[in-house]
Amino acid sequence: MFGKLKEKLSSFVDKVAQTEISEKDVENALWDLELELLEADVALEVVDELKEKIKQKLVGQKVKIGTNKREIVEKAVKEAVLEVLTHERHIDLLEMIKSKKEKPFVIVFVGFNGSGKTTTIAKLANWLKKNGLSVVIAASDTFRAGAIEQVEEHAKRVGVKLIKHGYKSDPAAVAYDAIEHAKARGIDVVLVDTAGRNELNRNLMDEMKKIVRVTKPDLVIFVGDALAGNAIIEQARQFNEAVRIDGVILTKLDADARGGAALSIAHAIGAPILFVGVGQGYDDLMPFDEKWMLEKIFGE
Ligand SMILES: Nc1nc2c(ncn2[C@@H]2O[C@H](COP(=O)(O)OP(=O)(O)OP(=O)(O)O)[C@@H](O)[C@H]2O)c(=O)[nH]1
Repeated sequence: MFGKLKEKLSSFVDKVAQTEISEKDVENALWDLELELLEADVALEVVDELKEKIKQKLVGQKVKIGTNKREIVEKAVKEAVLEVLTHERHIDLLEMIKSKKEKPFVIVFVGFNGSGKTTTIAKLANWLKKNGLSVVIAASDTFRAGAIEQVEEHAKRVGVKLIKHGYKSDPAAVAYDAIEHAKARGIDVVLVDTAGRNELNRNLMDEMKKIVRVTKPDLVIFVGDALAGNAIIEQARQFNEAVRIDGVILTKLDADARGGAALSIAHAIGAPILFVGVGQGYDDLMPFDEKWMLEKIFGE
């Protein structure tokens, strides 16, 4: 008999005891977040996307009075960041290499000077070896003085063969030779080191296009220095226009306190992060893990 009344009363209590998160509440909170993200080197377009996602998750959500709104907002922010970090295209490198019918699997590395390309190639060679694959490196940076000796030293230390010509020789020819060498000996992977370059250097950009044309790589990987912050988004875009980038390796994440580059780059050029460099040793290369990155961003 009192059932109906009870129901009405309890729904009234629920209504009074809970508030709805309004667009205005969220807007105010997002304003602070926006500044923080921009300061942490997150690209503007990524900030906008994050804000939109957070708004969608929160506006209209009903919360019981007395519950900690901060926790709810924090959860929404983390979910949104994880969504931005999670790229729709996931590359399982080992799987990709193993499933290629004809050896070798060819990877060309591109990036600005000093981004950590050569060190990263050595780290990756080390990682591939540990995973049971054979590797040869092509010393296709025939431009910068000392580059050949540098990559040679790395190759020696990680115990992989290096194919080299002299300075000023055609880098595409070096890469081609490395591929022929791998074919003849059944080597699984060819890693091509290229000269660091920027868009302003037209000759080097054209040369890089030629390396890609000649080697027809399975992957072109952009190596970016996380310390460069927002600037690497622009660098990656320039390379992506010249030769399509399939994946990214972010270096020096051990020294980057902000992490904004990681949040922006995959999104900005539409290619996933494959690995991150977390130190100068050969083992300091980690397959990229979104959850790890999320921890790093919200850790403290
Ligand atoms: N802390 C830290 N240092 C790194 C990492 N990766 C590379 N480095 C350092 O960055 C410096 C530059 O690395 P290189 O590998 O020489 O750079 P590069 O891109 O080949 O340089 P170019 O040949 O000029 O294009 C070296 O001192 C590396 O030890 C990393 O993940 N963390």
